[in-house]
This record gives sequence, structure tokens and C-alpha cells, in this order.
Amino acid sequence: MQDRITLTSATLVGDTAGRTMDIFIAADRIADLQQAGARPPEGIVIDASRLLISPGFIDGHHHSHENFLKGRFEGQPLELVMNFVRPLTPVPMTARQVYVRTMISAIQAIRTGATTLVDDMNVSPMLDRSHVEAALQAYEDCGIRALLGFTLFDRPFFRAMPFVEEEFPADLLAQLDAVHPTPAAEVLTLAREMARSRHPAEHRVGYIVAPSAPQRCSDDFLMATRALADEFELPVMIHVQETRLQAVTGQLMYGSSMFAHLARLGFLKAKTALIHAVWLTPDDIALIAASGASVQHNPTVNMKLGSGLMPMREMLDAGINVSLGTDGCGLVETADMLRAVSNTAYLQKLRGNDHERWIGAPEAFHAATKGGAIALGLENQIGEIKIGMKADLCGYSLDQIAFVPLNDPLRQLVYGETGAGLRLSIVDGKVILCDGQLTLIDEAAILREAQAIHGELGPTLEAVEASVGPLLAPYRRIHARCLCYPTASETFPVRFDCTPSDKNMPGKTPYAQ
Ligand SMILES: Nc1nc2[nH]cnc2c(=O)[nH]1
Repeated sequence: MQDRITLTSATLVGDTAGRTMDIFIAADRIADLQQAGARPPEGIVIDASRLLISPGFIDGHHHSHENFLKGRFEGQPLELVMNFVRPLTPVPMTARQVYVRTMISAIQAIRTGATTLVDDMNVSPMLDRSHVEAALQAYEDCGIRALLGFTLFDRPFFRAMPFVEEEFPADLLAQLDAVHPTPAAEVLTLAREMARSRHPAEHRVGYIVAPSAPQRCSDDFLMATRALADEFELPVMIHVQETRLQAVTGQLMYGSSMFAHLARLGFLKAKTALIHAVWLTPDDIALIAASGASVQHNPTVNMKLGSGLMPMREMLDAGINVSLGTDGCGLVETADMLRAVSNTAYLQKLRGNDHERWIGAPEAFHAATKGGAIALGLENQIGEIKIGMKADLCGYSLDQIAFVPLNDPLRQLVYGETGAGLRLSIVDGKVILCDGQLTLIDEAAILREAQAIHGELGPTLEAVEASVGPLLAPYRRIHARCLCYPTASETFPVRFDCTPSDKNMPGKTPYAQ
């Protein structure tokens, strides 16, 4: 009976019948669900009569390597700020520092209702296996379900844009080209080892294949990552057309959108999450729908970087599965899934005048739970509270302000809960947060250590940021040129042009959105 837990008299988030239920957990699974009191509880009994029980959220996209950069950047589009969060010469770190760094967002994810976190961690320029081990250990220790991928690419990020030869001074380009990162094939070897040893269907802390973006990979390398995923039946995530610059890059690099390029290569498949997918056309949507791939909405970071608002309704109309994510804390400060869910339901109402087609709380919630599970190919394991599924769930206090008075639990969770009411989190059948306290780690000690490490790293962080300076002018010129370059005429509107000068950016060529 040691591995049994019964949650008694729980209110389930999606249950509109007004019943309370007993949830029986045996080992890592939900063994039974019964109307409250229908049969005796088993094992450890948790009184859930004042809890709203929800499936844990699945944060499908995060970058833990940015955790010490929280709060440092504002007012820059992706292509500029990426120089700072992924500098060519990153801050050197010990394995312990990486462990604590990983914990920062793992703790925040747990505290905002996530039970699964998907981490795309940067290991370039020099792969250090102890860093990967440290991140895996952090997820093992805090109890969250995690899929760790490390960014796979074989084309330097600064070469994955148009106009590079024209806009970078030759000496700067030579300097950048002189950086020789760990060969991509070597990183892929580690990926293969992890594919063998950490399949996410069998391991709470598992591996996901994470090619960075089409333009950052040669086609051969991209398809090598696809082959690895196919061989081991692993999920895949890849950034695609988050920004206008990337949409233009697709046109100039491939003569088509990146979605069309991926479809031609045979890369688009089920269990493949196309992260961001903000800038696209109806044809792109049709290609994605036909392939069975998922898209991944990251509304908070897309707003913070001014990238635009993904056309979610059109994707759902086409039958595409939509999942949700947060992104890295260097870009967006917070791995807060409650915010990602609420931002989805709030911001998607900016799209279109037909209010009957606006995205509502149930669709945002679905994307954060079942949608996330489908994107990972884990829909038979996580994302729902159902007999036979993994016991990954959260309990929010019904006596907390977000639920007082109680009319519609799901709507109040999506629009009103901040994490302040989170009292219980169970992952893989283990209680990882109880009465609001993390049970497996000493949170206060980890946060103290994170602050101390941050203090020690301060001067190096500043030096690294200063070293980025010379890159900014060419990047700004490339960004401005891309703003003046037309995107495909059918591209969905995803941003507002507010002034005449918006249509006439520095290159002075009017552009069509
Ligand atoms: N938002 C965002 N974060 C990243 N981290 C690494 N690549 C990317 C990217 O293309 N977009």
C-alpha cells in the first residue's frame, strides 16, 4: 500500500456535473476514479475536498540555459536579443552551477502548474557532458517530468540569415568563422546515446530530439536528426518562422516558406512540434495539417519580442494540434505556464471580429494539457485525468481568491489563477509539492545558492554582454533590410503597423505584410 495514494472528494477541473470524486493512484498511474465515498480510500489519504484538481500543464518549450539572464533585456526583437542569450562565447559554468541554473525554472514550472517541462538546452560552442548530466539530475531531483533536448545545428546562427556577407564587415565575419564549436556529428553521437537510454515513454526524465531551426541546419544534418527520431520513435521540436525575418529568410534561402521546405524534405510528421509558427500562410497550414505535425504557441514570448500573434483559430480549423510553451527566461523572464495559458485565451481575442470564433479558456487549457501530450506522442500517458494515465496532476485551493466565488472552475483557473493557490502537485504518482511546499528539494537553499552564483557570475555576464556589441550594428541592418522585404502575399496578419513609418522601415522600401 506504500505506493498508493487516494485523493478524496476532489473537484475535477473539466467536470461540469458538480460531483466530487475520489482519485486512486497506484504506483505511477491513476488506478481508479470514483464518485466520492463509493469505495474505501487506499494508502496515503489526501483530503482534496477543498482542491480543484487539474491535469498538470505541459510546457512544451523552454531553454534552461537562459535562467541567469532573467530581467536583463527589453525592447529588442528576437534576432538582436538572441546575440545576448546565446553568445558565441558563453559564460563558463561548472556542473553544479548548471544544476542550480536548471532548478530555477524547474521550480517556477512546478509552482505554476506544470508537471512536464520540455527543455531545449544550449550546449554550444563546446559540448560538456557534465552539463547535460547536471540538468538531467536537477529534473530527477525536483520530481518534475522533463524532456531534455540539446540544441542540434550545424550552421552557425549568424550564418542562418540573409545578407550576412553584405552586412558583416569581412574582419568580423572572419573572427566569427574562426570559432570552431564541437562538431555537430559529435553532438549527434550524444543525442543517439540519450535516445537509447532515456526514451520519454519509459523515463520520467527523458530525451527529445531538438534541431534548432531549418535555417540553422544543412538539409543533410536536419534529416539526420529526423532519422534519429524515427529510429527511436522519439518526439521532435524545432523553431519555425517565429519572426518576420525568419519568414523572409525562408523565401531567400529556399524560395519558399520553411514549412514548405520541411514538407519537401519529408521532415514534417506526427510527434513533431513546430515551435512558434507565427508567420505563415493558408498553404503552410494545409501542409502542416496534412503531415500530422503539431504547432507550439508561445504567446508570452511572442508578445515580449514583438514577433506577432500566431493564427491559432485557423490552425485548429485545419485540424492541427496546438500545444503551449513559455520559452527561455532570458527572453521572457518566466517559465510560467499559467501565464501562457491565460495569455493564449486573452490575446487570441485580438484575432478577428467574429467573437464566436475567438479562442476561449477550454481551447487554451486543452493546448496546455492534451495538446502538449499529443505533440510529444505521450497522449496515452499524460495530459488527462483518466484511469490508466500517469498520475500527473495539480491541486489548487478552492478557498483562494481566484476561485471565490466559484462559478466555472476551468475559466477561473485559466483567467484568474496565478499559482498562489497551488497546494498540491503529483508527478508519476509521487507528491512533489504538498501544502504549497516542494517536498523533494530544499527550495530556499537552492534559491539562495542561485543568488550567490548569480552574484559570482555578474562581472562575467557583463563582459560577455559587452563582447556582443560589435555584432549589433550588422544584425540591425539585416533586420531592417528584412523588414523591407515582402513576405508571401497570403501571410496571415500577425502584427499591427501603427504609423506610416512602420511601412517604411530604414531600408525605405515599402513592404507588404
Ligand atoms: N524564441 C527563440 N528562442 C530560441 N532559442 C534558440 N533559438 C531560438 C529561437 O529561434 N527562438
